[in-house]
Amino acid sequence: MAANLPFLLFPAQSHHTKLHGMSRCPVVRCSYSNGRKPDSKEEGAKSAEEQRRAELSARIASGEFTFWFPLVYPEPLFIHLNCLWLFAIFLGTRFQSLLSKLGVPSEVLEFLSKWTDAGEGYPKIPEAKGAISAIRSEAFFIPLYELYLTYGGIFRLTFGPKSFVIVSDPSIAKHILRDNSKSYSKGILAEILEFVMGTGLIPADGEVWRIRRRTIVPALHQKYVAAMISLFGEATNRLCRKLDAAAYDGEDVEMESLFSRLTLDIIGKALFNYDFDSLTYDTGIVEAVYTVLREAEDRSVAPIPVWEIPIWKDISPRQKKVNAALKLINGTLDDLIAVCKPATKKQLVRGAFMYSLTASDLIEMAPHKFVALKFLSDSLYLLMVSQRMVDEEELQFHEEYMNESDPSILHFLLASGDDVTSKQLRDDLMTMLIAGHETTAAVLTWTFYLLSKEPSVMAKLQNEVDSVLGDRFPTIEHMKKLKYTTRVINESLRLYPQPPVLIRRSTGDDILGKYPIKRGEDIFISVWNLHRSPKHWEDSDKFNPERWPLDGPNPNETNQNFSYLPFGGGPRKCVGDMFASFEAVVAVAMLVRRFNFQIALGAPPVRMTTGATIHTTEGLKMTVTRRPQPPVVPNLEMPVLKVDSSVSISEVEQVAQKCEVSPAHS
Ligand code: HEM
Repeated sequence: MAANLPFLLFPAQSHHTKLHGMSRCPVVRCSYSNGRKPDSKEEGAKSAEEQRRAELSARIASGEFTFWFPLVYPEPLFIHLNCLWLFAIFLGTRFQSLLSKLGVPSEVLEFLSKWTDAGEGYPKIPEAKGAISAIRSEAFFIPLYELYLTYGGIFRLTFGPKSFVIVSDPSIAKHILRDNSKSYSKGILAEILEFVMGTGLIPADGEVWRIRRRTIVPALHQKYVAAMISLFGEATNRLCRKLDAAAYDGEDVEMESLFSRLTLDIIGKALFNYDFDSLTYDTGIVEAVYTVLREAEDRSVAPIPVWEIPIWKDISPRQKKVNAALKLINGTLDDLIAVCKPATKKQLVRGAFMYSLTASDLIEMAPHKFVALKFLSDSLYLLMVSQRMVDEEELQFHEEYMNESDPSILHFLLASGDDVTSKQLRDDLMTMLIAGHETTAAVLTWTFYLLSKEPSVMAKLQNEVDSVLGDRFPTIEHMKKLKYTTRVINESLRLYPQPPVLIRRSTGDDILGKYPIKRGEDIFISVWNLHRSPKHWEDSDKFNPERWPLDGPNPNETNQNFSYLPFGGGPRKCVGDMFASFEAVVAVAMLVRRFNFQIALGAPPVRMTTGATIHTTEGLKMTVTRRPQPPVVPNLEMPVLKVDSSVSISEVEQVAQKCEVSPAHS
C-alpha cells in the first residue's frame, strides 16, 4: 500500500470552523509504555493525552455515541438528508417499491434499502452513531481504537447519512482481503486517487488491475530487489554525509523530511533510473512531487470536493499549482518512457519472433489435407522446441536484464514486451512512486522515534550491525544476517502501520462475521486496531522487537493469521514488500552504525497526524552524534559477496572527500 494510501475522509480540524450542535470535541491519544522517563514537555503532552482519552471513554460510556449528531453538513443539505433517511426507515420497503414504480434510479433505492431492510432476521452490526467532531480533531484512527474497545471487532460508524463499517477483527479482515476479495473494490480510495494515479495499480479494480498486477509483480522479482541493495546503500551513504556535516556543526536535524528525501531518491532511481537527488537539491520536480502528494492527502480529508467544481480548478491558485505540478511530473515521466523505449527494441523484436510460432499458424500453413496429420505432429514438435527456446530466452533475458546499466522497473516493463499504452505505464509509475516513497519514509521516521525511546533496543541493534556489517556496504547476504534489525522494523510496522487503515467497498451483498452487509458499503479495516489489540498482543503498546523470535519466521499476515498486516494481504497485498523491507533494513543499519540519535533538547513533542501515512505534526527533530568508528569485524562465515562489498564505506568516503568539499570528520 502500499503502498496504499490510507485516505480517510474525515475532515481535519482546519477544514471546519463552524460546527452544528457540538462545541467541544475530545482528542484521544494512545499512551506508550517505553520504560523511560519522558522529559517534562512530553510528560505534559502525555498527561493531556491521557485526560483526553479518559474523556472520550467517559463519553462512550455515557452513551453519547448512541445518539445521532449530524454535524458536518451545511444546514439545508443536512435537513434534507435527515428527512430522507427517517422517511425511508419509516416507510420501509413499501416506500421503496413505490419509488421504484415512479422511476427513481436504482442507486437511490439501493441506498435506501441499506438503511431499511439490511439484514432482516440477522443481527445488526453494532452502531456507533456520533459526532464527527469526536474523531475529527486528530489522527482519526486513534479514537477508532477507543470505539473498537467499546463496540468490538466490527461496528458501524454513522455520521448523518454517511456510514462506514469499521473492521478490527482478524478473521473478518481475512475474509474481505483474501477469502472473498472478489466482492470488494477500492471504492472511495479509487475516487480520490484518480486525479494522480489514473488507473495505476492501487486504485485500479477489475480487469485493468488483474492485467497490470500480472505484469508488475515480476518486475519486482528477487534478483531485481537484490540488485537494488547497493542503490539503497549508496543513497543512505549520501544521507550519512549530510548527517556527518550536521554532527560536526552541532546542528539538530529534522529526520522526517530527510527520510522523505532519501526514499524519494531511491524510488526515482529504482523505478525509472531518474536521480531526483532531493537530499542535495530542491529542484522543481521534487517540489512538484510534494505538491501532488500533499494534494492527494488533503483531498482525502476534505469535506467538500471543491476540485470537482469545473471553474474552480481553473481559478483557484492552489488547484492551478497542483495542475502545473502534475503536468511537470507527467511530462518528465513521458520523457523517461520515450527515452527508455528504443533501448528495449531489440528484446521486443526477439520476443515477438519467438512467440509468433504458434500451433494454429503452423497448421494453417499445411499445403494438403493428407499431409495435415504429419504436419500437425511436426508442428507440435516444433512448438515444443520453440517453447523451450522461449523459456531459455526468458532465463537469458533475466540475466541480460540484470546486467544492464539501467535495471529500473520501467526498463523491465518495456523490455517484457507487454502491450501497454504510455498513459497506463505512466499511471503505474506514478502509483509506485507515491506508494513506495512516503510509506518507507514513515517507517524510518517512527523506527527512529521508537529507538530514541528505548536505548536498550538501540544498543542491541548497534551490536548486531557492528558485528554483521562492520565497515561495509550491505548486500543481500547481510539481509539474512541482520535478524534483529529486521525485527526492529517488524515491530515498528506493528506499532505504526503504514497506512493505518485499508479501504474497501462491497461490490455485492456479503456476510461479515455474523452480520449481513449490502452492496456499496464503505469499509475501513483498521490495521492500527489489529496491531494494537490487547486481545492479540501482550503489552500491545510496547515497542518490543523481542516479541518476534530471531529464529522464527519473518512475521507476515499468513503466519500471524491476519492479526498482523504490515503489507496488507490477499491478492492486493503490497508488491513492494521485499523491496521496502530491505530498503528500511539497509537504511537503519547504515545509520545506527555511524551515529547515535536522540530527540533534540527543546524539540516539540512528537505527535501523530494523518496524511497518506502517519506523519508527525511537527517533525522529528534529533541530535545526531558520530559513534566512534566501529571495529571492522571479519566474518568468516560470510560467503564471497557478489556486490562490491569489499569496498569499505570509509574507502568510498575518502574518494568522495577528494571529489567534493565535504565536512571534516571528527
Ligand atoms: C514499508 C513500505 C511499504 C508499506 C508499509 C506498504 C504497504 C502496503 C499495503 C498495506 C498495501 C495494501 C493496500 C490495500 O490492500 O489496500 C500496499 C499495496 C501496494 N504497494 Fe506497498 N507498501 C510499502 C512499500 C511499497 C513499495 C516500495 C512499492 C513499490 C515499489 C509499493 C507498491 C505497492 C503497490 C503497487 C500496491 C498495490 C497493489 C495492488 O493493489 O495490487 N509499496 N502497500
